[in-house]
Amino acid sequence: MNHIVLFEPQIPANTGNIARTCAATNSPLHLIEPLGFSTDDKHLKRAGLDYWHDVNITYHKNLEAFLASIGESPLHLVTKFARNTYSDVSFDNGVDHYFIFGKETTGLPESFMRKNEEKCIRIPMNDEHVRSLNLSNTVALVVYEALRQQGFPNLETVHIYENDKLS
Ligand SMILES: C[S@@+](CC[C@H](N)C(=O)[O-])C[C@H]1O[C@@H](n2cnc3c(N)ncnc32)[C@H](O)[C@@H]1O
Repeated sequence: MNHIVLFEPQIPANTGNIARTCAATNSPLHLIEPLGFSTDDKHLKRAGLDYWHDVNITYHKNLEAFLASIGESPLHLVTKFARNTYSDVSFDNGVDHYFIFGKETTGLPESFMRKNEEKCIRIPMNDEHVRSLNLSNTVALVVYEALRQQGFPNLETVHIYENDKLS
């Protein structure tokens, strides 16, 4: 199982996109507080967070509480400040992998990344013009790489387009 963990997300539309990816890939979503938006029904609807109720969401009071909850499960820090490329790391099947992503303005805390340098993975990009990729895009890239390596478990429904109809 691939768990998506957002550290203090700020922009509801990003978290909405990510919730949709989580719903489509059967990935539990973890939100580390404080959040930059309200998750009551009225606000979710206004922000277009349509898939919220189809996702298994866990809230954590802070980073320490989240870390205490996962024990020795594999943790991957997704950040551009990393030596390892995400697609070079093995995300083996049958294990709970936790992928933690940083907040939109400031990313992951520096001290946390320094302490876990060997667990940091990056997505290659040209940073001459762009400081970083969009948060929701990075979640999609990483979770689909993990799923590719794992053989897309429980996601292999094939739809064929025939006579103007999907079957
Ligand atoms: C908008 S970025 C944060 C920008 C922040 N100034 C920084 O450089 O970390 C939000 C999150 O997206 C992810 N991200 C963005 N670009 C990335 C890249 N090239 N490789 C890995 N993660 C990336 C990271 O999890 C990051 O914390």
